[in-house]
Amino acid sequence: MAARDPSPTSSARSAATGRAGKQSASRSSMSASPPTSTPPTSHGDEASVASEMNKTDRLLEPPDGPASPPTPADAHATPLPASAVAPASEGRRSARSSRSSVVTYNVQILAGTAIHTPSKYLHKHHQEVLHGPIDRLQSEPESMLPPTLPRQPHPEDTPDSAEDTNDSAEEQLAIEAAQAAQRHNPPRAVDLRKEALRNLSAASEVIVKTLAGGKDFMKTMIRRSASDSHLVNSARQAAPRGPGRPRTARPPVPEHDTSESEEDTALAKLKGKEWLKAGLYVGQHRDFDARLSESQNRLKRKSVSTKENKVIPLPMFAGERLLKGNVFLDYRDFKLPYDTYNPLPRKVKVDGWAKLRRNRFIGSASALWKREKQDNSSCYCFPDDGCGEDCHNRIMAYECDSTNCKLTPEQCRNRPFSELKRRAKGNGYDYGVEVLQTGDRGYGVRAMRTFEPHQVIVEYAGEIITQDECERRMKQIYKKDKCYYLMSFDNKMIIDATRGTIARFVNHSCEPNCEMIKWTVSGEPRMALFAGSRGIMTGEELTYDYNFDPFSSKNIQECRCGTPSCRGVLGPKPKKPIQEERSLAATLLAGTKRKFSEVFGSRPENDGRKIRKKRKPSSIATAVLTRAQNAEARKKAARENALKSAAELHAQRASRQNRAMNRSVSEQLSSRKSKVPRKGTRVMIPKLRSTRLTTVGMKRKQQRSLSNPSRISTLGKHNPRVPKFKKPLPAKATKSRKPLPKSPSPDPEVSEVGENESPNITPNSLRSSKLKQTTLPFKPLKLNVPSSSDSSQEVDAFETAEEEEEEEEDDEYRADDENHDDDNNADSSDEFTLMYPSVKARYAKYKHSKAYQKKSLHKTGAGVKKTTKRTYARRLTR
Ligand SMILES: C[S@@+](CC[C@H](N)C(=O)[O-])C[C@H]1O[C@@H](n2cnc3c(N)ncnc32)[C@H](O)[C@@H]1O
Repeated sequence: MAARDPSPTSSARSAATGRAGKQSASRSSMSASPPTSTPPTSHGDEASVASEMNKTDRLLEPPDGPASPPTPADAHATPLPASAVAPASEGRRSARSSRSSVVTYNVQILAGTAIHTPSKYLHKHHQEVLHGPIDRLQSEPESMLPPTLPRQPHPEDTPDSAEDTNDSAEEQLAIEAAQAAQRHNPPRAVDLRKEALRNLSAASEVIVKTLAGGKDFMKTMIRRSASDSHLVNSARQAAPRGPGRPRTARPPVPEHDTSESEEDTALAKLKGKEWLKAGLYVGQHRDFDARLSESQNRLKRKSVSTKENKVIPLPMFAGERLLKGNVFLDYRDFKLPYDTYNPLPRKVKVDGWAKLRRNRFIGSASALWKREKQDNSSCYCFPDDGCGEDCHNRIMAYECDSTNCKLTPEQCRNRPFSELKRRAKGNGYDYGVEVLQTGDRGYGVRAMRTFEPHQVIVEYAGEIITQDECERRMKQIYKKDKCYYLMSFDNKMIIDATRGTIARFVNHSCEPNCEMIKWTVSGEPRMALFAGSRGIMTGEELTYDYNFDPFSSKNIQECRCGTPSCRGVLGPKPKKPIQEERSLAATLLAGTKRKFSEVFGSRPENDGRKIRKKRKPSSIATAVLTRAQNAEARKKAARENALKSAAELHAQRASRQNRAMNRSVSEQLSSRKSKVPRKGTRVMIPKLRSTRLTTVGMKRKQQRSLSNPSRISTLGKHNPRVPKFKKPLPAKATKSRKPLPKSPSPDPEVSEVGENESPNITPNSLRSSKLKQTTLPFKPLKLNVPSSSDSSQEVDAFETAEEEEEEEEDDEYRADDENHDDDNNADSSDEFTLMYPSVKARYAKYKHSKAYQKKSLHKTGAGVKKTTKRTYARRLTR
């Protein structure tokens, strides 16, 4: 006996096989049970199988010819004749009654579902397993039926003629299947057939008309078919629906559109495919290399001379690599685009956030705002520079525009706020930031794209209010709030971004990746968030250091930035608790004392174990005093540090101004440089300083000159290499001379530090608080204004320039300078003798001549040279 297969399919198959076996067995021996028949589950079952066999065989036997070999289709084919055989009216019994009549042939048992399958599943099971899919039966033409199928029902068939089938279980099953087939929505199949026929006839009609009417008719038909609402609708229905929300934004297509214009519009709609222009790699150029800096990438891009194909960029990064062939050499880093990182961004909805795109003055703020442009800045960049890191405007945090930059907007890279404006018109990925919900810090902002180092990210804009208004709001409106969106701004005003841009959600971090910087844009100050020196990767949360001033201890908030160097609070690091401070000082004192006693042997040692002496009250008092002194000293040092850093900042600012001015002057100078100034010219021409002189050296020199007023006008004149020429002017001429224009008065704040103390300014040094004191790259403008009353102090323009040049001398010449310091009042001929020995004799002659005697009458005090410039020039030429 074959092992029982529990699967319903196999039992069905075995049932069919069993029937075939029974067929042949019935011919040979009626008593022998077939070897492959389904095993009966009981004795009764076995008997019923044997007893009913003949009837079934008769039913299945084809009307003529021998029995064909059994096929799997038998199982499917069985029900159809039964259904057909079953008359519609009389003789038809309900499935239940017929099944009740079958006592011994239990379908459930045969299917192996008798014990635990609920009856509700049996119907489906019958359909699929015993009778096969009904669709197939319906769609199969009758001619395709296998020859083993029983004969088709005949209308004249009477229940009597089919009496053999009345008790058959197969018949009951067939009836059930037929009922199920009727329920299976046949009208749809009919509809499809009808539609196909309709289409065929329409197509044939079109062909006939085309043959007759030609091209024009064809065109009209094509247009019609494009706007055929039926087609469009059916295409939409046929299109697979994604799991996302339905596209409700599309306007419904009208049911019947007949006019030509409507057809045209529909055609245009169908033709115009919306291409995704940005999003995937926004912020990254095709040649972008994540390992290079922004400027290096730009240079690289410029150097690539081939024209980029912007139409077919796919595959974006792989194409070039494939062409080059060496995949190992040409792999490069890239930054993951945002939609890959987070393809389904969920927009965080923030309650109570009224958006403002730009600053808005509130109340009296507008009236109090000083509108005059404080300082101007202009840059001298060339198109090749592209207003890069050395751009003067960039260093000064000024945005370039047509008034202060010669470059075109395409050439200039120092227009961050224009860039923001352009980005705001693009899509979300172009805009580049979105609100996120952080775990423990409320909302935050994250990048939806990459940002290059120091690239602008978003503007911090809001309501500009006065300090009074700020206080009022703090007391009345925001008194219960936990988050404040206030930031101090220009003109002692405050930006309140409670109504403002998304930048208000940017959180604090003690190790931030962004900076909030104030820029001047068309003369107006504006704040914006810029990427830090590392740049920003897609998906990173944006943070900057608040430098938070809590105003009172009540407002101190715990910092949860979670960085290794977290200060613990939002704002400056708090002072250590007094207790801790005391113990530290005491420990230090005790340690020092112990060491002292150990060295001088006053401390007793016992078995190598140190015995701690009890401290006398007097020593405690000393410790307390020292502690107090230490604290005081610390405070003082902190104050000095603060003053120093403020001074450094001012110096930095002043030097920037100087640099700008010197640049403009140097441009003028370059045109005049070759010209030798004529004697008596009183135009003050500042000269560029050589970079050899250090700040320290210059400072020393300046101090010397300041300590000795007599040196002010004679600086460097004893340097034998650079003799000075001064021609005292007649008193009349001196009087009539207009005072020279005064040099721009230095900023009083700047003078605190000294105008010559200039840090080496780079954009990075601007951003960092640490400033470096290095070589001055230029000479600050120094204009000596002569007094009309004292002609001895009048300084020739030429001399001024020479004096400045002299200041540039290095140590070697400075030594010389010192040697000849004593000769200050001596006759200048000695100096010339030293330098130009060949001239000595002639000059001595000249000295004793009448002309010299005459000129010496005009001598105006010590230290003034008696030679003229012309003489000197003549001498040099010889
Ligand atoms: C300008 S708001 C920033 C946006 C804010 N998270 C929100 O939900 O609106 C400043 C407030 O955010 C919170 N915050 C920002 N950075 C934080 C940090 N690192 N740790 C704790 N709280 C922070 C503080 O409550 C702070 O007052």
